[in-house]
Amino acid sequence: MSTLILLRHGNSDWNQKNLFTGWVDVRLSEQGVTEAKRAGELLAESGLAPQILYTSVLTRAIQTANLALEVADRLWIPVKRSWRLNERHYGSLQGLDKAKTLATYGEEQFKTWRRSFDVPPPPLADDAEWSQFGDERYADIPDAEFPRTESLKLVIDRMLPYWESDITKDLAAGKTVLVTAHGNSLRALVKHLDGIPDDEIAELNIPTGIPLVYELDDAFRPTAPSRYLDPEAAAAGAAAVAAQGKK
Ligand SMILES: O=C(O)[C@@H](CO)OP(=O)(O)O
Repeated sequence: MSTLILLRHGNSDWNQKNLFTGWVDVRLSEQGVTEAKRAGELLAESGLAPQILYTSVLTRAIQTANLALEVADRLWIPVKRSWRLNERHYGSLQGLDKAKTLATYGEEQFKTWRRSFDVPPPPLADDAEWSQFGDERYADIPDAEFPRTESLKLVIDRMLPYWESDITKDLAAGKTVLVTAHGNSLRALVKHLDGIPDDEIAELNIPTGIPLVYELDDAFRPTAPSRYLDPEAAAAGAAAVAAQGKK
């Protein structure tokens, strides 16, 4: 048995502006900083003590983890980072306003791009304003494999090998593992852990800044339903994510 804690980064500057973000490296908003600290309080109050931290290579996830662990007095734990935990690459939607995109393309296309299982948005050109192609932190990704857009299915394809090669090794060693990542990379992981079918995953939204706890058996399967450490705030936060674009 081992404990896995999933934490979506706190509200970011671009969450606040209602822009598609993906791999664009924006920082936490003031609200996001408050949420990250609150996540640390929730961890401490519940007696959960992460022993190793995994993050994406995006600043908003790293800031969130650092703020939460500082409050929980666990800033010293070992850290591993990987682009495989990054947010979904949002292709040519990166940098676009969600409400304007909804108004331009209509609700069906908008929902398909945001939440369908396997339809990626149009790809982003390498020389486009919001492209990350050439960023030093992705030097280990061969040019031909560098994501220019991703569906949730493609996120699962690049995230699961890392889950299997690294994260499960620490769980197998009995460690309490904290994974601080993103709305869609965590949707991918929750889909895997909870066995959510492809045609039901559109309805799953993950709120910012609230720890989600799994107890896992030796095969890394949940022994009971996962739980948010603040269930009321989590329900409200998930509903707000689902409604994005409509304001
Ligand atoms: O813009 C994004 O990268 C993500 C997460 O903020 O948005 P969405 O919830 O629309 O997938």
